[in-house]
Amino acid sequence: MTRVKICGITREEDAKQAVALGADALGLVFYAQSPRFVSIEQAAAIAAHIPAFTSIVGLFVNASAAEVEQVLAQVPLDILQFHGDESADYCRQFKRPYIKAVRVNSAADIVQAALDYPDARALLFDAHVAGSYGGTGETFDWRMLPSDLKQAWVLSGGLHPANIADAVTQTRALAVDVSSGVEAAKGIKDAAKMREFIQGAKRAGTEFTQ
Ligand SMILES: O=C(O)c1ccccc1NCC(=O)[C@H](O)[C@H](O)COP(=O)(O)O
Repeated sequence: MTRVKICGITREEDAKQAVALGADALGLVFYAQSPRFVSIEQAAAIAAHIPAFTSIVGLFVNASAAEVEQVLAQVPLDILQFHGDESADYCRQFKRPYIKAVRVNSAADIVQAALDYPDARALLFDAHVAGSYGGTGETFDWRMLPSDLKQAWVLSGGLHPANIADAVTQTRALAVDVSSGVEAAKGIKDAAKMREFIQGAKRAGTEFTQ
């Protein structure tokens, strides 16, 4: 079954709704320039509503190690997700499972990322948009994804209820991540879009998983 992460949660009600609709993971953005930024206090309040067995993922962009540690001390993150220019040594210093986001321009970016981040829990493939680190609502050419990648990976970038079934069927993604495509406005999730997205991903995933 394809796993779904709903990213850019900023409100407790959206977190509860996403969990009720079957999201497997929720993402909290600790990047001050993002319209989906949450403070440590907001994040802790949201996390208090997320039950066991739903993963809480913290997103960072070129944050200092001290900033990440400060969040870790106050928010029960299960996984760290790095969206900037972080090295593997930087990512692994926290001794937590981590996901490295890769902004894909070419198939070579994917091969290189697999070499650079062999211990990442997963690589997250996102669209490359100049001047932006993520949450763009843009897709990339899924044909660049190799069929034989050994490392776990997550499909991301411009996914939404109308393209998620095609995306999962074409790429055979075992995990998908969405932010803009299930929003009513930046940082505000739309329950109907989340429902359609999660159902679409999971239904399409059952075609090739048991
Ligand atoms: O969401 C943001 O504003 C953001 C800003 C900077 C780095 C990452 C950010 N979000 C990362 C995500 O996990 C998004 O889900 C992913 O990039 C896909 O976004 P979208 O194309 O909007 O679904």
